[in-house]
Amino acid sequence: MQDRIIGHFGASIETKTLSAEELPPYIEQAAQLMVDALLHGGKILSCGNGGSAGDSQHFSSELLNRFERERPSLPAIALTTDTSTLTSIANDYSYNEVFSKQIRALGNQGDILLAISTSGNSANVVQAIQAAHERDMIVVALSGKDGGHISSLLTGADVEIRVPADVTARIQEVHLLVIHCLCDLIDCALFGED
Ligand SMILES: O=C(CO)[C@@H](O)[C@H](O)[C@H](O)[C@H](O)COP(=O)(O)O
Ligand SMILES: [Zn+2]
Repeated sequence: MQDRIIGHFGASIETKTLSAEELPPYIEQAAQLMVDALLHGGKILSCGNGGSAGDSQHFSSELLNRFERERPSLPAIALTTDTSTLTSIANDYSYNEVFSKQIRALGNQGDILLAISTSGNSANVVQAIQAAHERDMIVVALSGKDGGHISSLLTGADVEIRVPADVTARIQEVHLLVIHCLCDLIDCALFGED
């Protein structure tokens, strides 16, 4: 059993090493888009399923509350938390619309959608991206594997941060690290390097 554990640690380290070689320019671009949106009165909506729902809440709580230092609250909404809204949309329409209907109500031009999917194929995240584009929002996608359907939907104004891995858990582990990088870069840009 300990060999399995050591195997998980080794695979996670390997994925992070590869990601450190490939992802920094995309993470920097994504942070810049988020900083520009926040400086112009925009907000960041986030969504995903399962572990990625947790990631989207993790990110929004770090903006709304704080990351590693004292600073004013920043505007963000996780679209994964309101069970009355989620269940009624899924019940009356379709689970595929649970995020897109919220985006049509809450998303404005200049806001950012942080769309999280390890496969890039979750239908409700795909529809969220389509709704964000209809609202003239920019999309930052955290993906993995071959980028899936999501990657084919993105425009030149969007950014995809695609983790170079095929195992969902390994991709999620890097997604969380990327989220912490984004929070750090946002704090540095808005409040100065500490
Ligand atoms: O956390 C995990 C697996 O580590 C699962 O809950 C996982 O997030 C779920 O199966 C999701 O539905 C997968 O969706 P996606 O990443 O392909 O968009
Ligand atoms: Zn998981």
